[in-house]
Amino acid sequence: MSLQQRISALIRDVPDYPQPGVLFKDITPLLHDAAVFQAVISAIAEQAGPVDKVAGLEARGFLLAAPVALELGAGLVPVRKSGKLPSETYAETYDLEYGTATIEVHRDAFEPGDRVLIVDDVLATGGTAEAAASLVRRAGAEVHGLSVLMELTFLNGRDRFVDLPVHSLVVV
Ligand SMILES: O=P(O)(O)OC[C@H]1O[C@H](OP(=O)(O)OP(=O)(O)O)[C@H](O)[C@@H]1O
Ligand SMILES: Nc1ncnc2[nH]cnc12
Repeated sequence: MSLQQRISALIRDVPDYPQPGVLFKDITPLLHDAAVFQAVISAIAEQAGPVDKVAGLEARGFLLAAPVALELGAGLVPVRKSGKLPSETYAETYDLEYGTATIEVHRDAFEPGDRVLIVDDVLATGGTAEAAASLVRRAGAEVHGLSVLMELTFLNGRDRFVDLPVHSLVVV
């Protein structure tokens, strides 16, 4: 079985969560499987170019971004939901498949010109990743790529990133 098939078999569809009409892609079964979890981290790290920092998007993105950062020998920058970071931040508000949200990054999270890989679990509308890319740039760093475990192609999130390499391990 290919890695893509093993990943797809471990993503659970939950209808009408968190609201009616949304088919939620639950990655927890994949996280329970040590071999597939490790293979996912290695595959994301292999696709990345040389980067200085990995930006992980709260909350599910943290689960992938931290091990990817360690595998790449890069630093980890948590991009958090509003009100969770203690020091001075930049903030961006965006629309989600199921509502709106605000994310923040510490103003001093990056060195000038740091090359940054953004990592998340799901690319849906792309609103979250686009907001994160804006935060990285406002904080003085360069976005070198976006890597996700899974891309929901029917929501066309990839279209927001014309000049940026976007990698996904599985597409739905
Ligand atoms: O491409 P988009 O339409 O922006 O959607 C993708 C985002 O939605 C989910 O996060 P969510 O805000 O549900 O947060 P969570 O990780 O804390 O569950 C997912 O983890 C991505 O970050
Ligand atoms: N359908 C979905 N399943 C899981 N995470 C998501 N983030 C945005 N849309 C999602």
